Amino acid sequence: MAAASFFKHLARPQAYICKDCIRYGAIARQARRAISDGWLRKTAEAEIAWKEQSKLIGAGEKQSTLAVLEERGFIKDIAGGRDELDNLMTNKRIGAYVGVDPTAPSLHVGHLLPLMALFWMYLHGFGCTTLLGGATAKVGDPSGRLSARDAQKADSQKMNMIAMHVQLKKLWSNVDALAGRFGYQKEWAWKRALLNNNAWLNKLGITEVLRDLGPGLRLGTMLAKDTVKTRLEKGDGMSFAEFCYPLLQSWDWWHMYQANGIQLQIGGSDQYGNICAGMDAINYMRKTYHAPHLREGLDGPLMAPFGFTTPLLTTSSGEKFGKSAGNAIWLDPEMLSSFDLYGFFVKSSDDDIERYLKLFTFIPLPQIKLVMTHHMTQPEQRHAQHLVAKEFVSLVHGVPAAEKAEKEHKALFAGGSKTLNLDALRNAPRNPGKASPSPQEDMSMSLNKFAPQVNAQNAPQKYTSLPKSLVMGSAFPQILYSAGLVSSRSEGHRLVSAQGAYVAGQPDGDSIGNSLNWSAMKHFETDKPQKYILDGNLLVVRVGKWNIRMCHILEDDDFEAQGLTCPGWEEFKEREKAKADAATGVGSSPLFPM
Ligand SMILES: Nc1ncnc2c1ncn2[C@@H]1O[C@H](COP(=O)(O)OP(=O)(O)OP(=O)(O)O)[C@@H](O)[C@H]1O
Ligand SMILES: N[C@@H](Cc1ccc(O)cc1)C(=O)O
Repeated sequence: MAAASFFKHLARPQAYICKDCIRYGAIARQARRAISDGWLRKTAEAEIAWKEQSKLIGAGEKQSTLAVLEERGFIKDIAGGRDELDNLMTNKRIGAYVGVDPTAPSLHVGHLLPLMALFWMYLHGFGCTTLLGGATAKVGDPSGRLSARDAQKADSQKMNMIAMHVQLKKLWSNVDALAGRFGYQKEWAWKRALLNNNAWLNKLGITEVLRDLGPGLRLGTMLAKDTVKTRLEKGDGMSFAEFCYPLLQSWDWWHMYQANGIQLQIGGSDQYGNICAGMDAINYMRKTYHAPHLREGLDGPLMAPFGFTTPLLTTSSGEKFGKSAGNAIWLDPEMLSSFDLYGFFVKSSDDDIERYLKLFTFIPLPQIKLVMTHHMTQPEQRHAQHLVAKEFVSLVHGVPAAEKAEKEHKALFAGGSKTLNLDALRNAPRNPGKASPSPQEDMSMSLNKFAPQVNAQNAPQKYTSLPKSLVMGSAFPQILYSAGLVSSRSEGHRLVSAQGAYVAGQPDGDSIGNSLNWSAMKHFETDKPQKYILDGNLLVVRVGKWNIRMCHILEDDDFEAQGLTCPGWEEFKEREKAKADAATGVGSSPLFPM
């Protein structure tokens, strides 16, 4: 919400606060944020700094942020006009967002294109939001697809959402660290958020959408969209739910436009249709929304929504890298090791590498030019490829993982790319549970081999199964031990006492429906693990910042029938048996010595 209307809300007596104001956050923010003099001063200073910067841009003394993005190759198409967007971004610190549907357990390299554009905007002072489509994932975006997505079970939807939530958080924290190395030091005015559209779409009534947006949606326009036409003509038809997907995405944007001042949506080029649908929806709502006080001030040109798309990252044959094509290069180190992720970039061709340096690193352009000049003197050394690989792995897995992967890869090619070091190759780490490939296999590794290898024997560490009786009859230290997060129950005990372990959700409430909240584990009787079980069969626990376990709870018989076990399970059964025996007197009666 624009600053002017925000302050107007502060002055308005409580009796006049309407439902929409509450929903769009003005009041919630008012209650949460004590507006101190310091905050007002910093806001005013940030505003002045922005004005100074726009003067420099206007005078041609500084590059505009849109020009920076263009120069690095992030812009494919702009919706709303290039010069108009440039003008808006120069004169106003607008909010921008990228949405991702958690329809897989991990982000992949393709996602990084729109996300890197967003990261650059963040480093240039814009308010940046990553949106997890917890609600939209339940419908599935039909864009660019000839067939409907397979329905996902509720528990895997939830696990994907949690995994991506943690991944995005970590990515953002790595952005701060990496960008700092290139001189971008976090400033007060830089704002970022991670939202989940479950928070508003799950509460949205169909009558509200039909009343507010329905009259502005023209069937002719919706039916003429490429995705719809292609599906009807060449695909397997389209369900009403999929047909309505752009409507949900549009509502997201309208919601965040109102509540968070988001005027720009960024997506891969397959999102162009959805972005345009969202712009049409916002423009319609700006004129017609039924609550006039919320419409106030939305009509000027500096309030218009815009969008841009990034180019698609494709294979050499032009196929999009993504989940649906089955060729995703996963960012989760449990699905693709740092070594293999590094390897993906080391294998990229000289034709692509300069583009990748611009798209996937924060290295300034003049430095990239120098790197390329040096690279071309000895292209067989793959100098530029190693640099992209290292920067990319640092961004998604962290600097130590990248340094390790670099060392391992360089060891493989000691003395130049033609002399493959077979000993090093034999010892190089692979994905957990995967057999090491032969050197020939490794050198010709096809991209499909990067697809996730998630199965019972080779389940990523982040996921584990626990027997129901253990979960129902244990305290947190035991759960931490059985989930493999600590090496003993006493270590678990110490960690819980020190408030260093967390459980997702709130007692007796499925609070991760809307976003992922963590509660510090406690020893109290009233705060038992059982109270945090989600959807009847999922317990999510965390130690430290990023070490999480999603524990799938199985009936004891199923757990054992699948040949599973976990730390402490045998002892737990013995303890339970001893307790039962003691209760029935077996083994403790002097009359029946055992
Ligand atoms: N290969 C890619 N190149 C550029 N952008 C991509 C690529 N893959 C996904 N994106 C973008 O990332 C965002 C989130 O994409 P989404 O969650 O649909 O993933 P996806 O892998 O494209 O899924 P699917 O293949 O199942 O459609 C979108 O803006 C999308 O355009
Ligand atoms: N539809 C996007 C994801 C998305 C979801 C919700 C949004 O508001 C925006 C984007 C995709 O599948 O790639």
